[in-house]
Amino acid sequence: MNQDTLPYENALRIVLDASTRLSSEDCPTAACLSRVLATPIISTVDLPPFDNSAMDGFALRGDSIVHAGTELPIEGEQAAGDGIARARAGAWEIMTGARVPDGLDRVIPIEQTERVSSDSVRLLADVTPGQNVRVAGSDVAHGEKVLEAGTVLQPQHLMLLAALGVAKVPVGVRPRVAVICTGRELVDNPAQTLAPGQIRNSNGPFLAARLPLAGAEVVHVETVGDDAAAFEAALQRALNAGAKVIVTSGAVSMGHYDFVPQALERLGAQTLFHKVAIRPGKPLLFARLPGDVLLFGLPGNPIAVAVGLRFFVEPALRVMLGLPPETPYRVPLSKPYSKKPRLRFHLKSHLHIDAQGRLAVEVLEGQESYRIRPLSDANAWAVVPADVDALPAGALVDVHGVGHFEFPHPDFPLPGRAA
Ligand SMILES: Nc1nc2c(c(=O)[nH]1)N[C@H]1C(S)=C(S)[C@@H](COP(=O)(O)OP(=O)(O)OC[C@H]3O[C@@H](n4cnc5c(N)ncnc54)[C@H](O)[C@@H]3O)O[C@H]1N2
Ligand code: MOO
Repeated sequence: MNQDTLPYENALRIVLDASTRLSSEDCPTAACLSRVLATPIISTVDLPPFDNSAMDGFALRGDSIVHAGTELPIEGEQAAGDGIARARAGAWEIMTGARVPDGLDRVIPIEQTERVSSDSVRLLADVTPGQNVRVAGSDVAHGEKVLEAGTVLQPQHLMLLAALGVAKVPVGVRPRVAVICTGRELVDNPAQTLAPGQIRNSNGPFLAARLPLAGAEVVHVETVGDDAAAFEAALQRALNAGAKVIVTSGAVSMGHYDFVPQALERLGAQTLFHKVAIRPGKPLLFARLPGDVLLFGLPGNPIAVAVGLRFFVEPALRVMLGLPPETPYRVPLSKPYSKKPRLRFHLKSHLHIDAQGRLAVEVLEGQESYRIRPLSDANAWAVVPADVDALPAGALVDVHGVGHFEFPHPDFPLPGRAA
């Protein structure tokens, strides 16, 4: 290995150490989908808020079992939304979700009753205490912790917060990120005919789409030619837009037009590393600009961009969002796999259920870093460490989701339960 090519683990350490957790802000609950909860949520109410019926039927009371054949006078009717009612000794006709009248403690479904007259009912089954009553606080008790800090808020969490009447929640501020693609061969406008030697910019749309899914706010996107002055001006526009992280694509390798390292030097940036022992993405560069802005110089090949984003930028975003490092799944390979030693490989892969119903991962054909078609077939990244060269079918490998918030994504144990 080249002296100045860092092992992935060392490079990642440098990235994590340079990243700092951002502050939190209040977000209206209805608008907090996919945001990261900054503090735990403790319920200040009971859920359900009152004892209510699980069935359409009759509410009644008794010291123990009330037996089939019992006849009771009907005292009133209680529908969902009705307020406090006080029962005497009889039965109340009740609807699902209605507050159980005070003094009653059980509900018999309508189909287990027989109307004897307009104001009395006969039970056709025994009714036990508490039967078909949804007790106040049985779902969530007042004072109970319902969500952990670090929860990535999903619709089911919004359902819970809405039911609890939580109007706003503290969430981590989203890291502000700018994207700058470099290359005079790039064409952004899909309506423009390509001249010989030109290609369409696919890294820009990929980064602009993936970063918000990773918890970032994209504040600036720009494409520049192979021109150091234009690149420096673009960096300035990114900084003016408030970027705290800048992701660039291209111009970090050995070619005549690979000007990013020199441009950064001129801007007074501190290059923290350049070149990592990985494939793809080896010429990756990481620098800190004045003002503590982090710059990830991703090599231009599209899969090097995808790997740089997934395995360097996303871990930094996790620190900024207050999330712990990810734990990959360990999944058996469906076929043997061999690679060059000394480089850590990040492989476009397909996680699936095999014929025996077990989880398995297949390394896809077409791993070259210019090949984007297999990335669109992939639903996971498999990672094979630097010191490994050949793995038989069935060997366990680390598997990561396509994004850090996506399957197989890390999750927290439920409050009060072990991991
Ligand atoms: N002599 C050497 N040449 C190369 C080396 C090396 O070590 N020695 N490393 C190779 C590796 S690995 C990579 S990755 C690339 C990285 O090069 P750059 O970061 O300088 O990127 P470019 O040369 O600008 O572009 C590489 C490739 O990707 C295409 N590209 C660039 N931007 C986009 C975009 N926005 N959308 C789609 N495609 C893009 C570009 O046209 C090139 O084909 O260097 C190798 N060379
Ligand atoms: O890292 Mo460059 O990764 O292939 O193609």
